[in-house]
Amino acid sequence: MSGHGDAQPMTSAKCGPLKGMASVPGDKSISHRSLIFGAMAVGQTRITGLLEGQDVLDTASAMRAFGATVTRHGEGAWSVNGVGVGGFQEPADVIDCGNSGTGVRLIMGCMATTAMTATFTGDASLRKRPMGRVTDPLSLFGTQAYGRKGGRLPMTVVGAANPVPVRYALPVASAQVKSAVLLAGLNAPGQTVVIEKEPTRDHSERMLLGFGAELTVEKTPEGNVITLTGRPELRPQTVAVPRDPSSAAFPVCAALIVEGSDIFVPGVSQNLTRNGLYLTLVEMGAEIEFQNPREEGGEPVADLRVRFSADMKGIEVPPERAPSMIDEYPILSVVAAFASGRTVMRGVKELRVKESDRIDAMARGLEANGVKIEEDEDTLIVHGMGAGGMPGGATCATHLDHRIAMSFLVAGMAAQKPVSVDDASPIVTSFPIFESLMNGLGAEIRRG
Ligand SMILES: O=C(O)C1=C[C@@H](OP(=O)(O)O)[C@@H](O)[C@H](O)C1
Ligand SMILES: C=C(OP(=O)(O)O)C(=O)O
Repeated sequence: MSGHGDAQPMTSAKCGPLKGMASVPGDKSISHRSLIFGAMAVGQTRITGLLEGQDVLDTASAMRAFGATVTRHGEGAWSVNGVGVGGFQEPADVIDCGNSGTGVRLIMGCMATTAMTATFTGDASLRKRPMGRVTDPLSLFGTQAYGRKGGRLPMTVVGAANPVPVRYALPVASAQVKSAVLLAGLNAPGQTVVIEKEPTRDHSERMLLGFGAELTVEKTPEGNVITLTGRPELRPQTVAVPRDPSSAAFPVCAALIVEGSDIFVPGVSQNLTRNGLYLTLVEMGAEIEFQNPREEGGEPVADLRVRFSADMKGIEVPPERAPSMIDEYPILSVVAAFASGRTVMRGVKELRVKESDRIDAMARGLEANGVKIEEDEDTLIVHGMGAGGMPGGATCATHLDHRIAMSFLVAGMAAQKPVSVDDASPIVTSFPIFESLMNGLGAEIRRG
């Protein structure tokens, strides 16, 4: 679905303590993959806890267009009757992935080695994002892609009729590119190898194993070497999607900066490829207790008790941690504004090719709210003003980016004057209950 309807301005004002339980929705990465792997298995995959955000709903529609039967049975409860590896039918219409980089890149991967043609598009944000990072490795399988200048959507992908397996070293730390190559490798005979220097989220590897693929991950001095044997018969699974740590970041960070807060956030992933924000917050002096560590839906999780933390200090975030917290830098930069001293985020240029240029969007919005910022192509530095120190009072542009919208609404909860966003409508892509959940904890977010 392209666009998010009319712009929805929102304003968040300084609020009293946040209290209570913050149960965030299912993980977006795992939700996309449940639908896609389910569509490539033979038989019925059942899913609970699926994120019903627009990004995932667009992937569900795409899987239907490729011939899978995707059914909603109740809140978060879905089934997918898959057509098997290589069993996709050619879609009769353009595939619209809306706002979702994960959706479009993984789906390009999973049709790339089947003899068919599909055309992809998305909203104004997705149409600006680079697809060459996926179509370059897919061309090694024999796939062809014809997009707009700069490898942009809309793009027509012609799947390889006689795919060959590939060996590919990722030039960027990207789980989307890694996953697209692995998905394409499923329908290529022989072994496809992906080498990643820096570990990125490993949900595809974990889930492919769960669906019965033959896959190994070898840790070497060059990085992780992932070897997948093509043409498996994937077995349908029962998938319980765990809660999304990238969504949990918003109530967690809000509680850290709003005076007197004390909240409980159940089931937050401790997967080492996703937990960089939580390590960073603890290093800054955040009061977070990690309780009841356990496995949920195949992921290590813990319950978090989070309290207002008056004395957080800025730190240098280790650049090698970036892949494990890539979506969390916008909200971290808000926490940094309420810490004392500088928070230095280096090695973050990937943020420039997300739903928006997130370095620029955060820098401009924080500056407008009275925070001093330094930036270069690959770096964002926030000069903290201490607890309660951000003046606020500005309206921030969200550029069709859900995480920018949520980050500034969290800033408004603790700033001296209300913070507004020009358009909060993209929040539905990843965290449709954000407004009600935060207001239920005590936030004062209002429309307009
Ligand atoms: O594979 C995934 O599910 C994702 C990978 C990341 O993107 P990149 O692979 O482009 O870094 C992340 O930003 C995105 O939200 C989800
Ligand atoms: C970058 C993100 O998603 P995607 O790349 O799937 O659009 C995100 O959710 O922050």
